[in-house]
Amino acid sequence: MEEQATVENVIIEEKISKSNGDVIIKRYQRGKTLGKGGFARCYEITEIDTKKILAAKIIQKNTLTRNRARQKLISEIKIHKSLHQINIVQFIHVFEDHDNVYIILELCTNQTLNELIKRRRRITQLEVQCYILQLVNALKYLHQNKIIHRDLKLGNLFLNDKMEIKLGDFGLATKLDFDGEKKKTICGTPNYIAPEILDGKIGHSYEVDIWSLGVIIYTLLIGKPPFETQDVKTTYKKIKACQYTFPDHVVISDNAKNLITKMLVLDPSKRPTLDQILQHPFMTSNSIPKTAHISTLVGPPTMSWLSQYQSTQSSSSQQKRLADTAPQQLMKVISQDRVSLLNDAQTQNNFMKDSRASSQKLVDMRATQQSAKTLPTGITNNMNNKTFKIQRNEIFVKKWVDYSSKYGLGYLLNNGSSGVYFNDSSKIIADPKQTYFEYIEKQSDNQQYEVNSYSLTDYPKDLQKKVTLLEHFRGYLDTDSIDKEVIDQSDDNKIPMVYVKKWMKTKHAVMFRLSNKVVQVDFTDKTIIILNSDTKSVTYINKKGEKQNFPLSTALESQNHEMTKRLKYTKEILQHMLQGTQAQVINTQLTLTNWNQK
Ligand SMILES: Nc1ncnc2c1ncn2[C@@H]1O[C@H](COP(=O)(O)OP(=O)(O)OP(=O)(O)O)[C@@H](O)[C@H]1O
Repeated sequence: MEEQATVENVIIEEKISKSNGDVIIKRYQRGKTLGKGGFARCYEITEIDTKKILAAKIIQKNTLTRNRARQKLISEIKIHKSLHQINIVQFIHVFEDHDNVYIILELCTNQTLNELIKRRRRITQLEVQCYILQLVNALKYLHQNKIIHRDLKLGNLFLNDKMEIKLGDFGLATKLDFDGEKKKTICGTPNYIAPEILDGKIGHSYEVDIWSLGVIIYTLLIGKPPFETQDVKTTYKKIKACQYTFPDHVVISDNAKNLITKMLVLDPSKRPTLDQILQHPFMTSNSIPKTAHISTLVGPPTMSWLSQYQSTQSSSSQQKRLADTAPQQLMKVISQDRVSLLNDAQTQNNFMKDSRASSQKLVDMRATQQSAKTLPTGITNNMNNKTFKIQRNEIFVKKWVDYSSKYGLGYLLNNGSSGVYFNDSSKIIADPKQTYFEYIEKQSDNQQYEVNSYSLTDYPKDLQKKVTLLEHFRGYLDTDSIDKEVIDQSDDNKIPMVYVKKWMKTKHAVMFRLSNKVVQVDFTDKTIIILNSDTKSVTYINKKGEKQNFPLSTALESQNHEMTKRLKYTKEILQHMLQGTQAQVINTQLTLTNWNQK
């Protein structure tokens, strides 16, 4: 077995010795890197004969010099090899050569829940239920086979192309010889580790997985782990004291709180069993989809998807109450579910593939959704009270889809208008009620922009393709998230409509220049800068979705360094945008100074 390496084309060869002495060679083509762990590097590989695409975890033997590392790998292989369950990453094969050990696994194309949470920040209860149901199934199988995983965390929960959960990484797993056995090894990942493991004296068993599962549910719903602090020591102190709270600014159901509270208890014997978790109202008050929708990789689910699974049965009065309030709670949760920009080429590619597979037309979706708490200046958002009044200068981009690889940028504004910035620099913008649209195009003779209004039912034939694309984009950008009250009020902003005049993308951010003289920059780390020329102010929305306003004149001197760094970066991109033509700007991946390092 040896690797014939060239930079682009690495073939991995497995020499298989047959009992009659013949040697056959099986070849794999190494593809892109999927990720890197403490010991292993993982690649996509293609089995050349069968064209099967798989994952290969490659461990360099020279990293296994210590006996403990070798034993750990042997144990991982032994345990993982024995497992066959739909929600566990399928172990396919293992072989070695002089330099490496190769573990061939089922390929999970959609990364892990860790990356999902980085993009989405937090997810809706229905998605959590769906993931937990699958994970509990995997755990039931493990525990029935006397195996404790001991490293349950978002980063070990993979998603395959069908959005099925696949539990992976059995590096810390252990098999008990008998059910009452207690393990004493200290292992796990700081945020998810159970208190009895830290204690070390009393020993631990299956219940450590229940604790970590509680941490996972909390993290998915709230957006950060319950015991997270700046340093590991303090985190361990908090875990040992079971000291955590539910933040006020995130609305989660009483059932979710109740289940988490029952799972995160110091006494392992008091934690619910896997069956008790499945029977808890959190898991029974509504029907749960088998898998989450592919679009939820990058944005919150649509209301139409959510509504299919609203409360069905309600055996107890408590469940009945939840059934009555569930849609409202979901609404709140969704509105707080800010979606970050996708910065990871790998996911974009996967998403593209998946989108094609599920015959969705638009790819490379990137969406931002403002949370209810973070609407910029002057917008009062009150779900029960129709007091919306959006001034023209308060309009900004609420969601967007980058399909510039083919057509352009589709977007949805917070007033309900939808538009497209086409690759040929023409623009189209439709009113929220979808009755008419404006088409903005440069005249060929004098290079001036010309704005024409048409009814959506009667317009020139040569605009048909663009109008169809607009409708596709709008359909994709789930307009349900725009509050109806806002749409009703938006007639005030009728003519001329606000639209995206220019946009550009860098490694760290996407910038929009709107026709209301607003400049908006959505950073990949979920922070947003909005410059308002009318009010001469800067709105900064931090990672938590909290909004702060600054007068433009003094903003750069502000003590909020997070904001000033991004403001400087904004100024830099703005200069590029003002200098370049749109075509140049789009085609250039600007290598600007990294605002992080400034
Ligand atoms: N089956 C798979 N399909 C797709 N990607 C995978 C698969 N297995 C692992 N990866 C990717 O490879 C990375 C490293 O894998 P893994 O975490 O198993 O390695 P490790 O060295 O055991 O890591 P750790 O330090 O977390 O124990 C993962 O974070 C993930 O991005």
